[in-house]
Amino acid sequence: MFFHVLTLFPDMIRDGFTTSILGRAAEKGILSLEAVNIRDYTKSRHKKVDDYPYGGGAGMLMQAQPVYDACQAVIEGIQTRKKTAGEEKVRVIYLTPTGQVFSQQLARELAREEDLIFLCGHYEGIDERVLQRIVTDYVSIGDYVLTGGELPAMVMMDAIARNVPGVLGNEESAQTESFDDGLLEYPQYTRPEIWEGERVPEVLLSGDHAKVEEWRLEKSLAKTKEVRPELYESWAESHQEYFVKKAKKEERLR
Ligand SMILES: CC(C)(C)c1cccc(C(=O)NCC2(NC(=O)c3cccc4nocc34)CCCCC2)c1
Repeated sequence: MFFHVLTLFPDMIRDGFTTSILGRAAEKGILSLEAVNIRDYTKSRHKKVDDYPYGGGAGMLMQAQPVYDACQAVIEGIQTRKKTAGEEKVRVIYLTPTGQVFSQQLARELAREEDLIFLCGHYEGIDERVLQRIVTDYVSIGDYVLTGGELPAMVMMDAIARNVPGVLGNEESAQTESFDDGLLEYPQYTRPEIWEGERVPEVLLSGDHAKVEEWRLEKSLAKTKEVRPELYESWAESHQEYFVKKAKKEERLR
């Protein structure tokens, strides 16, 4: 998987990449990252990449030309590497509050691509004309005001990379199946057995794996039902047998 990030702050992207699982995967040669400084592609003498918005309004906008040329340079690089002069349709993801909300499902879908280009906005955004010309996917990581698209790009790259085969060792990938079966995590405990007078739940010390599994699923279901009822409902729909079995078991215990 080749990540290409178009940004005014390439160091922010590079630092964020090397100090995470992405850094280790890069060493393994499974992932690679190039952070391209949009400012390197400006044609203005004063390295200008932004200008006042037509129609007035506070703040500045990123101009189309540097963004377009930086993106073209990346696409040419991809075509050279892949030795395809053909018009590769490379996915260009624009991080924006106006985008579809990012999800585990989208992370899994994007993990199947060989190349992904991320375009990070700054100031008040980017000239609409270049967005129309190059962007294939508009994606948001959630509803809050941010300074730029760089952190959202790093969030997305982390989540996508975890779905790229080989990036996670098998011990790490265990962490993801809980969300993959769509439920929130159960409460977890580690040594010491008693901390500030608080004990670990007995069942977890019993060594009875079936009971531990049952306890964990119950806790996950309770937490999910309380905090994310919509996730709970979709899980319940695809796990009818769980509720049938539970009802039978309670019947027997009555
Ligand atoms: C209603 C709402 C969401 C609060 C809102 C409404 C209006 C503007 C913003 C905002 O933050 N503008 C600044 C801006 N944000 C983002 O890029 C951004 C924000 C949030 C999630 C993201 N995911 O990807 C990119 C994201 C960075 C500078 C370039 C212009 C975009 C926010």
